[in-house]
Parts: sequence; structure tokens; C-alpha cells
Amino acid sequence: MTEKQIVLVTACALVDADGRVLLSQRPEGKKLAGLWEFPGGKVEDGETPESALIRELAEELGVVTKEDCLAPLTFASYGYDDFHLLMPLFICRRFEGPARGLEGQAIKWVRPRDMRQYPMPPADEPLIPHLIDLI
Ligand SMILES: Nc1nc2c([nH]c(=O)n2[C@H]2C[C@H](O)[C@@H](COP(=O)(O)OP(=O)(O)OP(=O)(O)O)O2)c(=O)[nH]1
Repeated sequence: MTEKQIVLVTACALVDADGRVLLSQRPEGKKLAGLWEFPGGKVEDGETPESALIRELAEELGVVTKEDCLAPLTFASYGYDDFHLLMPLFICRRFEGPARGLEGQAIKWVRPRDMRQYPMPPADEPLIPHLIDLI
């Protein structure tokens, strides 16, 4: 049996003072285009999930945070056709913004109980109840 490659992606539930979580829309032309996801991305060689996330938040959103402000929340483990996604999801309530879609992507602050109105990648759906419970 050929095992799929495990791809490590780091992601974050940024939570604002009103208990809303930031979702970012995947741009046209990319895989899973149009779906709403947690900001983050692939962990590159030499990075930790935390350092990759701090980099991605700055690149994608102009959001500045530090490792102390990231707490592990849960993770996704999901088999896509061509790879197996392993995605730790951190939660972050302390960051400097404002968040902006620096790569042209739409962003939205959404209450966890309203997240099902925003189509998300299949790997993300099991994560929603964790956010509803926590926030
Ligand atoms: N950032 C993020 N990625 C997610 C989520 N859910 C989910 O299945 N993914 C998948 C989509 C991508 O296949 C991968 C994220 O990698 P990426 O954002 O760096 O990938 P990409 O498609 O832009 O890059 P590439 O494959 O074209 O190099 O993880 C999520 O909530 N946030």
C-alpha cells in the first residue's frame, strides 16, 4: 500500500474582543478556492509550527503576535486525495492588527456558532465544535 505523504500545516483561530474568529477565503486559482479557512500555511524546513504561524500571520494579514500568545487548541488529521493533512490549530487572543487581506483574500470575523454559514475545507469542519465550546 502506498501511504500518502503527511503535510504539516499550521493554523490559527485569531479571536477578537467580541469572541469572533477570523476566517480567510482561499483565492481563485488555488486548491479549495472560495472556501473559508483559518489563517496559516505549510510549515517549512527549519520552522516550528509556532514560528511558521507567526510568519504566516504577518505575511497574510499583517498581524503581529508572539509564541507566548499561541495556545494549542486542537488539530485536524484528514486524508485528501493527494496528501494527508496534519494541522495543529492554535488559538490566539493577543495580537496586534488590524488584520487585512494582504494577499488579496477576503477576510471575515465570524462567531463560531455562525461558522457553518461559511463553507470550509472538509478537514476543518470537525474543528468548529471545539471553537463553539471554548469561545
Ligand atoms: N491555512 C489553512 N490551510 C488549510 C486549512 N484547511 C485545510 O484543509 N487546509 C489545507 C489547504 C492547503 O492544501 C494546505 C495549506 O497550505 P497552503 O495554504 O500553504 O497551501 P497552498 O494551497 O497555498 O499552497 P500550494 O499547495 O499551492 O503550495 O492546507 C485551514 O483551515 N487553513
